[in-house]
Amino acid sequence: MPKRLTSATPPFVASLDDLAPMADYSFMDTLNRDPEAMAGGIDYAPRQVFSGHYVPIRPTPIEEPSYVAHSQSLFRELGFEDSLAQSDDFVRMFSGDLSHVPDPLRPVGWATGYALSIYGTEFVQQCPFQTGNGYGDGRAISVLEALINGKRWEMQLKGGGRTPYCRGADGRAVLRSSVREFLAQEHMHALGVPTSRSLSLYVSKTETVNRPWYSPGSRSTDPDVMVSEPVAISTRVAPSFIRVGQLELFGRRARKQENPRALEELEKIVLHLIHREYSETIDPSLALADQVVYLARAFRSRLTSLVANWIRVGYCQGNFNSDNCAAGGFTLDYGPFGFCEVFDPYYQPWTGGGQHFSFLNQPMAAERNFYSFCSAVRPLLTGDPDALQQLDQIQGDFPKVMHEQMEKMWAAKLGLEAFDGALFSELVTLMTQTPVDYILFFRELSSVPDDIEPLKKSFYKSRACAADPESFEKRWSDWLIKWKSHIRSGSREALSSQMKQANPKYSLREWFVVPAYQQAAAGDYALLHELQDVMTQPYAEQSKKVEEKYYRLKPPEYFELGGTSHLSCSS
Ligand SMILES: Nc1ncnc2c1ncn2[C@@H]1O[C@H](COP(=O)(O)OP(=O)(O)OP(=O)(O)O)[C@@H](O)[C@H]1O
Ligand SMILES: [Mg+2]
Repeated sequence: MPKRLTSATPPFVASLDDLAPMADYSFMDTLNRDPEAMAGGIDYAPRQVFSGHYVPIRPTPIEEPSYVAHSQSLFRELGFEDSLAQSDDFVRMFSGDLSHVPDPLRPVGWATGYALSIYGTEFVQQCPFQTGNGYGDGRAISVLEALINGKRWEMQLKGGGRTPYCRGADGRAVLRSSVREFLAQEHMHALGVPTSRSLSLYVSKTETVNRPWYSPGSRSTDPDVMVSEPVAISTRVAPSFIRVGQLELFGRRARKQENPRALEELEKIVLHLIHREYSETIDPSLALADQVVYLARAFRSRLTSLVANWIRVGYCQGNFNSDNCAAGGFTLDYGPFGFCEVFDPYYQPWTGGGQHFSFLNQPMAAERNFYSFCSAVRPLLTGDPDALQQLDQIQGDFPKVMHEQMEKMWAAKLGLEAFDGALFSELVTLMTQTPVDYILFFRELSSVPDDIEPLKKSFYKSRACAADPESFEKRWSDWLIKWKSHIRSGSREALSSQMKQANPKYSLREWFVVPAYQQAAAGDYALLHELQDVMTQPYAEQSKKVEEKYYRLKPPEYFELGGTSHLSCSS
């Protein structure tokens, strides 16, 4: 590492040392394996990992890495100079080559196993062994933990090559999906929604992999061609990457008493989670059962608030499985995602996702993930009926808390004194029938217009509307009058400015991102950097030029377009 990195910040804390208290890893699959290769992190073969919290793994560097982007705002927070992102040692490390990192960094990273529940149903068959023991970070490898300005950050490469959990896949991520994830994470952060962050993005100048994708102009649901794409490594950063699915892996093992240390491993991962994500709210000197109860309450609060925020900004996590649900209560895995344009309660960008993970069903999906979380930690409360009862209560109250968060969020979006069910359901009907652009509509409403003229900027053309425009206009005008009788008192300016803080002007629409990653694949990053700039100030008015380019309805040619309107393969 260059001196600047260490001199600008407090010293790095090496990863594996710091993780050691969590548990020592142990394998029960040592038969026919080379222990040195395993300990050195160079045993990449897909295999069952029966116990332990992580496996050491050395990333596989991408060939001839080249700088694409870094997050200036995260660099500032970390105390890194911008120039570091293009310096040799940094590029080398964050494109997967750990061979030259100085002390106290380690040349070996780690990958973790996790379990999967889909909408609350436990799965084990998704791994090649049909046991769930071969499932986990197939292409995500953490490379360090750092304590910087009093905050702890874990840095994780995505696309850094195979791990024992790769299930026979290549461990790579392509530039396309990496650009999407890189931009979306920082956009989300700027929207004020908790998320993993983007540190850096490097692409290989020579290495490519094949992925199924859509041919130009394809309207097909599934990809119809195989394309060769450049590989990339993006690095994401968060206090931890513990997923509900990860807790489940140990919860299931403890429940089934799969090995003598199963309960102890569950306890350690839960304490590790508390330490990484909830240390400000949970006192570590409390009894374990009390800590678990506090954790459940705190996670419920974060998860319900997170999902309400997703809906506020139009975000849909199209595959909200327990393994894509961060136990720290932030957004994770920007593959199957999309930002809602034409308002549709069932909006779902990912063709594999189904209605259960669609836009306005996300509170239900969160509830299922929360139940999976509760069943994972429950073995720790065995023998403590009081704590178990509290956990049941916390679980049982999830829908109520979620509902309150949603009403609070809708009231803020609409600038209301208090949520009004009738006004809201009339609006949902109107928004669906017109139809409207979700982002444009709420932003235009935020100017507190005298009549519906400004709102029309958000209306898409529809047959129903064209057939009887007067009736639509009247219904909208009547609704607007009713809305005005419910809005917060005070000046129009004050209300407008409050509403604009709840309703972003700029949203990362897929048809902005597509040309950015296409140009990036040809070595031109100008559009990507422009998008990065615009989308990290989503509430600001920005210039006329930016407004004309990015504050717009989705053009008709992008509807139903494969890879733009919907996508099936996120990798
Ligand atoms: N190319 C690949 N090589 C190896 N494993 C992969 C690859 N693509 C996906 N996986 C693994 O398949 C599982 C499901 O993939 P999914 O698209 O949810 O994850 P992801 O986008 O890679 O990961 P994350 O949830 O870490 O952001 C994950 O465990 C992931 O690590
Ligand atoms: Mg995932």
